[in-house]
Amino acid sequence: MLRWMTAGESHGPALVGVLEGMVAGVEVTTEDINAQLERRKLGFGRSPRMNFESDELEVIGGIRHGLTQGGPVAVRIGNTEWPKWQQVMAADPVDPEVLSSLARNEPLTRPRPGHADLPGMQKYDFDESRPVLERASARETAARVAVGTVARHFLSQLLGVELVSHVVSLGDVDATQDALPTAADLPTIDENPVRAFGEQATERMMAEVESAKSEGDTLGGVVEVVVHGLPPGIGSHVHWDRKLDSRLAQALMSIQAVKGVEIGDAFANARRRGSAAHDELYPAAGPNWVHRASNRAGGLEGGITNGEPLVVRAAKKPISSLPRALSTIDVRTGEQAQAMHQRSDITAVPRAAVVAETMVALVLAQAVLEKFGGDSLGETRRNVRGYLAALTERAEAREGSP
Ligand SMILES: Cc1cc2nc3c(=O)[nH]c(=O)nc-3n(C[C@H](O)[C@H](O)[C@H](O)COP(=O)(O)O)c2cc1C
Ligand SMILES: C=C(O[C@@H]1CC(C(=O)O)=C[C@@H](OP(=O)(O)O)[C@H]1O)C(=O)O
Repeated sequence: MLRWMTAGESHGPALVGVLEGMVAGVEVTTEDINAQLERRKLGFGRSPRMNFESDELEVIGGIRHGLTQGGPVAVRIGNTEWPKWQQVMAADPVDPEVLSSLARNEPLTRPRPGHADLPGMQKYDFDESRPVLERASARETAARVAVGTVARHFLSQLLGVELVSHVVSLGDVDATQDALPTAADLPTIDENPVRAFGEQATERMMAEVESAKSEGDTLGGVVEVVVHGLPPGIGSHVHWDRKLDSRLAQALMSIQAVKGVEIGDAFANARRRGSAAHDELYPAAGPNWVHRASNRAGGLEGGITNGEPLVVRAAKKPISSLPRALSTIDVRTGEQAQAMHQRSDITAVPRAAVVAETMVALVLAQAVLEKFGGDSLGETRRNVRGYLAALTERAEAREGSP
């Protein structure tokens, strides 16, 4: 089974990511991984930290000559800010000059409502939140994106899968969307800093970020991931933890601040009648046998891909570190206080879209490997071909098939 893990703290020397169970022969280079890391850092409303920190990527194992080797892929992402943070992270007394330059000159005893600070301190018996926020921080998603790049390349090289994401709403601004995006019509982060469709929506979203910023506030939003090119039959209906929709929901909910997941038109469907909620089937040629006039199910029925594009959305709550600090208590005194705030993103929604793509890619790669197996890309490819040929044969053998 394809597995992945990360380790490391937000202000520590480095993050580490490991991907175990990937087949040999997937083409992926350090440049490919760096390109995805760069995408994760861009986007309107990002933290000042994104401007001066760079991700120093080192592939430690599992890839040679630009190809996976079948063993665990391990990456290290060095934190270029580490020399500055070394003293803060050490137990030793901190040079006051360093501390003031980092604006962290007191113990973190005023937990932020909505962050992991207080429950983490209670659970792990800490008297300040430094050790909690270090690991709760979404900096960790850099390691996921790095190893997830291998999963994306695997899916693309095996099946021609195309995986894209965009922002469908930011704060209360919605982006219009006429059709499911493909990579060709999706705005890149350079072209469009919020990665939403439509110039108007983009401008309104950016204005909303500026407005939140000027009021010391933060914003959440909804991102959508669309996957084209998946064959029918990935995932399974037979057990709760094999259903692809349940696995995608867990993976997306594991992203910091994501609090809701939607597959296809889930929430709109809940308000529709059955006759307007499902995707009726019509005969068609090809390995899918069928044509669906709509894709309200988002490409999944019974926890199994049905050959339509996979459509999943993730709702991200607003950042909980607000310049306009919220009420909290100081855990030293038990008295009411203002929650700590040093610096933070105003919104991380455009960046979360890249992380959402990554989590979808990892779960899909895992489920694809369960279905097709193999130890090399060539072997997995042969297994895919056999399966698709069998689907077509079955369709062609049917009486009156188109
Ligand atoms: C890409 C990204 C960037 C984030 N940046 C911040 C930030 O700058 N400040 C903050 O308080 N939370 C930020 N968060 C959210 C926190 O990490 C998250 O709220 C916290 O770990 C608590 O977890 P929970 O919200 O899932 O309960 C970010 C999340 C993501 C996905
Ligand atoms: C560093 C990243 O995101 C960080 C995620 C984060 C949080 O609380 O999740 C808080 C901020 O860090 P800091 O408190 O040091 O300013 C973000 O910058 C990153 O994504 O690479």
